[in-house]
Amino acid sequence: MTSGGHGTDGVERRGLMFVLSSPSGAGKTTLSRLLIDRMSGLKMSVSATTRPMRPGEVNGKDYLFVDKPRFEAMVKGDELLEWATVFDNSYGTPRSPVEAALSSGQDVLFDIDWQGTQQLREKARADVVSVFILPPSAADLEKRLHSRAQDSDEVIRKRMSRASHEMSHWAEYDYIVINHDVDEAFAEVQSILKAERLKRERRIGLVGFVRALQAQLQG
Ligand SMILES: Nc1ncnc2c1ncn2[C@@H]1O[C@H](COP(=O)(O)OP(=O)(O)OP(=O)(O)O)[C@@H](O)[C@H]1O
Ligand SMILES: Nc1nc2c(ncn2[C@@H]2O[C@H](COP(=O)(O)O)[C@@H](O)[C@H]2O)c(=O)[nH]1
Repeated sequence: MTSGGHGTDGVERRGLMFVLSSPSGAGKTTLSRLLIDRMSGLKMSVSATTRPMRPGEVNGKDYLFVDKPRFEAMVKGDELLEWATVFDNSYGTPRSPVEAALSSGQDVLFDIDWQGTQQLREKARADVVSVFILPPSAADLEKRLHSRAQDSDEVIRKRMSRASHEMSHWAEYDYIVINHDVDEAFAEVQSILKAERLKRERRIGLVGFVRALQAQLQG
């Protein structure tokens, strides 16, 4: 699915799909925003959803807010790379912006649940790097959902009651980060991305680079 772009050192590299998942409220959105602000060559995948817009959310930036018939049409038209029902609403990743970003040499960041991550892995295992974010405790998770002040008590109760099930998928992920402190968790997630970008098998330009180095040494 991915084609090559250039790494910061000029060596051509396959783009990667960097996935963050967690129980609701553990900090994916917070960490995603920091990654997008501070890491170059990384584009956020904006999901489509049938969930109602929260105060402060912007259509087209936080999500593409669509109605159920439009979402169904996207599924039928194969416009989504993956999709799932989460907390009674539909969520999915529009395919074309992801493919365009990868072919222009960018990596793509996803804030999606375990069902979507499984679907991406089935499609492009070698290009998916997945990170599961855990909260330090159940009490912290609940506090964070309340402090976000964007969901009703009923919605928060539902999300808390799903948290254990969400978390049961932690072992399917490549990396686990415990989000005690935002700065520390960000530093860990950033290190994972930096290291994954350097992986030999992704750096398709290395053969040519090393050959050129050898030619210089021999000539
Ligand atoms: N390490 C942290 N310490 C304290 N508060 C945090 C920390 N990380 C995130 N938060 C806060 O917790 C709340 C939930 O975070 P966030 O919205 O990033 O979670 P999320 O995993 O994206 O949730 P959802 O799956 O529902 O979208 C926010 O108010 C955020 O500012
Ligand atoms: N499989 C997918 N899951 C997604 C997508 N976009 C978001 N999500 C996940 O849904 C829940 C709830 O999100 P919220 O914004 O309503 O709090 C959360 O776990 C997200 O990661 C998607 O495109 N596909």
